[in-house]
Amino acid sequence: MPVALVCMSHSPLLRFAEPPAEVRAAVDDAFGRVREFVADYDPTLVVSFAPDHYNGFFYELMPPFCVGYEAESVGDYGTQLATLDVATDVAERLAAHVMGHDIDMAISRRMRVDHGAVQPLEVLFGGITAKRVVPVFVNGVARPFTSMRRIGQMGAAVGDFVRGLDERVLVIGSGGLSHDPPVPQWATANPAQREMLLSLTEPTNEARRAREQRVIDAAKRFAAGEADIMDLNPSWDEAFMDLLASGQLEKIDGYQPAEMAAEAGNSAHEVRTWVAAFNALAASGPYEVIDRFYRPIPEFIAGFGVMTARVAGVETCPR
Ligand SMILES: O=C(O)/C=C/c1cccc(O)c1O
Ligand SMILES: [Fe+2]
Repeated sequence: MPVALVCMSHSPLLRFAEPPAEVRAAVDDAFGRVREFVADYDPTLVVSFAPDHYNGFFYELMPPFCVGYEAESVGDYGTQLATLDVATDVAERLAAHVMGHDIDMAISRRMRVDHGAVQPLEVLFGGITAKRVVPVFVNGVARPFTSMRRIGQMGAAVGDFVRGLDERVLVIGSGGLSHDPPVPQWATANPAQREMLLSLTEPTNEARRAREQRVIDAAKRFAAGEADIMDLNPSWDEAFMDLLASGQLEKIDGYQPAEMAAEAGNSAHEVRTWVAAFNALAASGPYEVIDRFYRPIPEFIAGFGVMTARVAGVETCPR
């Protein structure tokens, strides 16, 4: 059955920062086009590959990827606080299928998701409970990282499962591209930050706001050229999107985690979600990219990209 894809950067700063009007208009246009693509396709099921930023997954137990059988959002950065409409039966079968194909997928019967998973659902559907969803966490912030090849294999196994479903499936990849927001790193974290990275201690509203304000302030400094975080890397981003568009996904297998961080920032690992999503689509056959948008947007601390794609030759997906 049909499969279509949306990959998009997320940034919690979308609602807290103001890039130049022309840039904001270009992002709004891209969002308009992607919404149209999704509305035309009218998916019955969303498989969402998304990272987490130490709101749901912690160093206490950090899997490289994990399927949620149930999920609730944490409401960070003003995103919607709700229980997702997880297709639990499909999630269970997906996990069993993928594990039957030698991918050691973790599962969660109580997954917490943050802006990384929530923002695309808000942008595409206006809310996070509008569609049945299978959330798949992909670690994009916490070292060590599994190989890109493994991420591709995981995505392909998920794609092998979804192509057998009697559903119109939309796969989403959320995150990236080059960016280095001030998410603490274990190696350089102070004791209080290590506590935050280690395990869930439900933050007070005040603590959550302080954490968010730190990122909002960093974005302002970054846009003014004053922040101590890595520059965006548009040529890295464009080269990555070129590979996705060309269908040569195997060329991404060789990306090395340390090089990715050095060239494109610590959070560039969020592109793992895109790699999983494209491999999931590719499991249904050769694909064509329908739309592609990219801008480096320091106000959002993000190389900001959007791609839509579908299986080649499928002009309009049957409803
Ligand atoms: O505060 C966080 O945990 C992350 C913020 C952020 C900022 C910019 C781009 C992203 O992908 C982010 O997750
Ligand atoms: Fe992120």
